[in-house]
Amino acid sequence: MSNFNSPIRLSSSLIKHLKYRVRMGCNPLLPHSRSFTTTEGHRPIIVHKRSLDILHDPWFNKGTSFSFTERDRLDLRGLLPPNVMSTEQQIERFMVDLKRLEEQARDGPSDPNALAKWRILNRLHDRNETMYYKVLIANIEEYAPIVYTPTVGLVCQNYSGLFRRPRGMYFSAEDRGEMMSMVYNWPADQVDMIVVTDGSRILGLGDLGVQGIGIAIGKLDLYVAAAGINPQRVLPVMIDVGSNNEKLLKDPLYLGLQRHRLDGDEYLAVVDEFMEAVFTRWPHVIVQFEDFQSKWAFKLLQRYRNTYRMFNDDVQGTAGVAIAGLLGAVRAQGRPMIDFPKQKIVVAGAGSAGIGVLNATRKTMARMLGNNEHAFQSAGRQFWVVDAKGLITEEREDLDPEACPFARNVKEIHRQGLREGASLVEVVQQVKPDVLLGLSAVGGLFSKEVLEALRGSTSTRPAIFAMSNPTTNAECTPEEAFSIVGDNVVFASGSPFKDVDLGNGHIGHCNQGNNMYLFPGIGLGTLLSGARIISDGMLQAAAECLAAYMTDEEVLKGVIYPSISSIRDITKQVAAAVIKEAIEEDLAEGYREMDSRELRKLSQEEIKEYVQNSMWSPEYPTLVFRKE
Ligand SMILES: NC(=O)C1=CN([C@@H]2O[C@H](COP(=O)(O)OP(=O)(O)OC[C@H]3O[C@@H](n4cnc5c(N)ncnc54)[C@H](O)[C@@H]3O)[C@@H](O)[C@H]2O)C=CC1
Ligand SMILES: CC(=O)C(=O)O
Ligand SMILES: [Mg+2]
Repeated sequence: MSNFNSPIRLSSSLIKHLKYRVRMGCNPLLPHSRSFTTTEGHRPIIVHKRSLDILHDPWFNKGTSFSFTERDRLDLRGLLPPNVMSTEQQIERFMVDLKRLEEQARDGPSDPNALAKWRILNRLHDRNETMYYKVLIANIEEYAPIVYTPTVGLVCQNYSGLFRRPRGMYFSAEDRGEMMSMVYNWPADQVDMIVVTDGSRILGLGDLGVQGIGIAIGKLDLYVAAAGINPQRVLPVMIDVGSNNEKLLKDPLYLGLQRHRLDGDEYLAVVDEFMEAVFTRWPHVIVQFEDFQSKWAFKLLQRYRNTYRMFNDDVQGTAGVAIAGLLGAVRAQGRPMIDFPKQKIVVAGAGSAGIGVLNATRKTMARMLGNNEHAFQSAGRQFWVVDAKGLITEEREDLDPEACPFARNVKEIHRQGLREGASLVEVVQQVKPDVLLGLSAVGGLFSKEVLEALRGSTSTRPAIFAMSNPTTNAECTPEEAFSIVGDNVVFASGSPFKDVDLGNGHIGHCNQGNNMYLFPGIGLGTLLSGARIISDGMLQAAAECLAAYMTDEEVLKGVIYPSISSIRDITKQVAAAVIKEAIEEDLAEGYREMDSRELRKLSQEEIKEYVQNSMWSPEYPTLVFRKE
């Protein structure tokens, strides 16, 4: 029997817990109460399941954070350990586990524990989406390199072994004729964003077949973390038409179709059927094409872009990010923006990403020069394109039609001391470019000789964009760039590297030039404007917004892209710019209560507010059970 007069003995763990609650601003003597308010965004959600079904549902699961009353209401009592945790405690426990792996190795991209961290994060993603995104958003700088490049590349390479719970949908060549019904197997009635790949060119790692689903999952993680797209409304998709990767075809553990890729009309028929199916079920969905080999990337983009709400991230997202960086490089030289069309740019790589960058950059230069045919022709002469066979000229046989507009005139090139197929070193030596940009997927392509040649650049501050992913495919490292070309160089890479200590208190800044700064905002802006299609103007507005995000002071220090820690803010700004352009081009049909007429009434600031208020944040809503 307890005696009311005897002193209460508190265990040390209880004292610790009460102190913790005081620190967190809670009354230590009141039963556990979470700090969620029932605001507009956090109304109770009616659920039609109980018990284990709730715990196994990552959209509703709160794990140890279910309160006692909620446990009773949802038949959870006894199914969880008795200690009710706050979200903060949950995160703390999770982080301790995650950090334990970091004690030995903390060197980012080469982190030997990266895969183990991905596994832990992935398990959290499976059991509690809210907590997963809370962890990711709060620690985006640290964990974007795990859920995205570079580790996502390693994940895709090992996906058959890593696969546990399915995530996303798989449409295969065997599903022809079935897709229109299959699409209804997905549980969500609303899907806002699909990222689809056919696995044919995953980062710079080549054909990874069905294992490429990892890249769609990683990109959608950024859609949720950066753009605040509701995770219940994203759908990663793999279109499995086979693989031409012989190793995978022989691997007994491979999860995909073990046959060579479909090609030609058969291939197109599969992708056509997929597009028709998803747009029939979700007419307002946006489809991002990701990591399709160049051969199909351009064709599919042309085929669908005027009919469906879609874009190709590698062609169009990368182009915008490159333009923002190139404009930043001009500012970093202390020159006015109008000097951009005078920049001499050598591009290594003429695939989907390289050609996307070349086309968009040329158009941007031409606009600055008067936007006429003469301006367009003149802008074209600012580029020297080198692919696996060397410098591309009009003499090249079997030239890919996409690269044709950038083939140099032979006479002109001879005058520059160059020829068809000249090596990258020769081109850099002769052209003395302002910018050297790599989208070749060849690690180390910017060798010592190439970088030494760049020392002869006529620019006061040459720029190097080693944009290939993942880390091992980067054309050079920032250490190589700063040590060989000079402390003054502007450097960007596709995957993250650490800044370089140049001595004497000076830092060589390593920018991350990655389409992650644009695709979330392009998707969110398209969604909230209800734009019918994604126009060049909307993409251009996104690029200009990113370019303008950096201050003169930052740019002069060589910082041409924002830090990933501000990705949610930059995404908001990009989305607002995309919406504004969609309204101006009369493409915006509105979204939910915000119809096209209401949209047109919004000021610039109100558009930003609309974006901000529409972004999902990871907070637990109150759950209430009701029978279906
Ligand atoms: N940082 C970013 O945001 C992005 C980076 N990328 C990266 O760009 C790379 C290329 O992607 P895609 O264009 O789709 O690939 P792709 O395979 O279509 O094109 C690669 C191009 O590089 C050329 N190439 C190969 N060896 C070369 C050499 N020794 N010298 C010069 N050029 C050479 C090929 O001839 C081809 O034109 C990948 O590593 C990818 O991860 C792609 C999209 C966005
Ligand atoms: C970043 C990206 O989209 C790529 O490397 O393919
Ligand atoms: Mg990509």
